[in-house]
Formats: sequence, C-alpha cells, structure tokens
Amino acid sequence: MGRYPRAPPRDGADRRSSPMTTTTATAVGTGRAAARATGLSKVYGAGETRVVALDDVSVEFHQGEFTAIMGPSGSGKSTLMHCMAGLDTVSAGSATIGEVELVGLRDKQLTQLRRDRIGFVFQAFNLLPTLTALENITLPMDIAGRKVDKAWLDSVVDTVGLSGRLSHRPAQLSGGQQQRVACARALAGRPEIIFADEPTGNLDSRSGAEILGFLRNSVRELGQTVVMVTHDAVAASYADRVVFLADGRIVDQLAAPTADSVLDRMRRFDAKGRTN
Ligand SMILES: Nc1ncnc2c1ncn2[C@@H]1O[C@H](COP(=O)(O)OP(=O)(O)OP(=O)(O)O)[C@@H](O)[C@H]1O
Repeated sequence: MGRYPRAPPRDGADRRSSPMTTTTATAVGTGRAAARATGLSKVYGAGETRVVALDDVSVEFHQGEFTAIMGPSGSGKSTLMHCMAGLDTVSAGSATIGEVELVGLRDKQLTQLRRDRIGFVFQAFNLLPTLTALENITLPMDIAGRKVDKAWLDSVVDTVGLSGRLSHRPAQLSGGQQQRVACARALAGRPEIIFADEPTGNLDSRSGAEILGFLRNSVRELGQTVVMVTHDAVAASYADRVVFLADGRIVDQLAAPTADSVLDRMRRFDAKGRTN
C-alpha cells in the first residue's frame, strides 16, 4: 500500500476501468478541455542515443477535473507534463492550453503563457528563502504586475490553512507548510490549469495527505483544474481519473480510482509487460 492515508470514499462513485478503445484518453466529465495533446511525440537525442519519450500521445484534461498521470519509471510522465506546460519543446503533434497552441510560440510568449495561465507545484517546493510565505504566494502576480484579488487570496490562504503563517519565511515552516505555500502560490493567480509533479514526494504521509486533500478541494470547491504526476497509488486515488503511460504511450485510464484499483492496474504492468 502507498504512503498516504486512504482518500475518503466518493459517495456513489462508479469505480470502473476504461481500457483504451480509441487513441484519445478523454476526461471523465464533459466540458471544455483546459489542456489537450494531439498526436504528441517527443524524441530526445539522435542515432544510438535516440529515445522516444512520447509516442503519438493524445489526451484531454477537462476543466474542473483532477487527473493523475501514472506509469513505470521512464514511461514519459514528466516529459508529457513538461510538453503540456510549455517547459519543453515537442517533436511532433500539438499541445494546447485552452485554445492556445503551444507549438510555434516564441520563448517570450511561452514565458507569458506559463506565468499568466499555468500554476506549478514541484516536488522541491521552489520557494524563495528571503521572502515571507505571503510574498512567495503573490510573487508571480507581483512580477506580472497583476493586481492581487484580495478576496480570492484570502479564500486560498484560508483553504490551505496558512492564515497564521503568512509572515514566516520558508525556513521557519515545515515541509508540509512550505508545500502548502507552493500550492497557494499556484492557485493565487487563478490559473487555467495547475501541473503538479510529484507534489508529495518530499513529504511525510500526513503532510502528503493534507496536500492531496487540498489539491482535491481546490478542484471541488474552487473549480480548479489539476494534473498531477505521481508514483503513488494512494496519491492517485485522490484524483477523479488516472491516465496510465507505458513506453511513451497512453495505455489505459481509470475513472474514480481507488488505491486498490490503481495498484491492481500497476501490477499488470509488471506481470504482463509494460504495454500489456
Ligand atoms: N533531457 C533528456 N535527454 C534525453 N533523454 C531524456 C531526457 N529527459 C527524459 N529522457 C528520457 O525520456 C524517457 C521518459 O522520461 P521521463 O522523465 O518523462 O519519464 P518518467 O515517467 O517521468 O520517469 P520517472 O517516473 O522515473 O520520473 C526516459 O527514457 C528518459 O531517459
């Protein structure tokens, strides 16, 4: 079993596996895609060092949905997230945030898009040590010259449970509190989508569960869209949907996942070969 307490069960949730019958992994609900990859491929190197990290991947992340990306080590999870978030270039295909096509954007446009429309949470919290928690949270908006929406900021800080810690510097906060600051920073600018790369990787099980619960609440209560890469089946069970990658391809998805159903699917990677 994974490192985190089980996610509380969903009421009346329909737990089912949906083996891929088409090449596109569609979201559980209907609605506008917050992000979409179409025929996305990513090749690193050339000749003997050539690695196909992503091979014709098509996937949609719908607004207001919490999606986990899982798969064996080296299956392309981080590469997919980086290509979708404009942190890496793609070799072929398309990646869109909302209606904006990332392929072909210049560096300056990509920087602006990441700053204005995407929130990031990384395994290493990436806070600035000399700034207070509040200054870290508002930094992206300060850099962008955007006015902070005070009511929204208050509700984010409240949801993350940081009200009494806003004047503390990162070194004065626990790992879990630092990651909550990072989550609040990601949410504060009301991005269209948050990409979280192993957000609980550096946390103990209790702090990890708090962060996962918080990310899920941000989807349920604040309407946020979250895409999270994780190795942990219990972490994935907090999501609305799990998309499974193997050898750079999407091979399965699971709606309303439980830790057991995710573990079961992961075991089949081991037992029957990666692409099953
Ligand atoms: N900058 C790079 N240069 C060359 N190959 C790379 C680079 N980044 C990733 N790769 C390769 O691409 C493949 C996918 O890597 P990626 O990091 O996306 O996998 P992952 O599923 O996130 O793995 P992990 O779970 O171990 O973090 C791997 O074979 C990896 O070695």
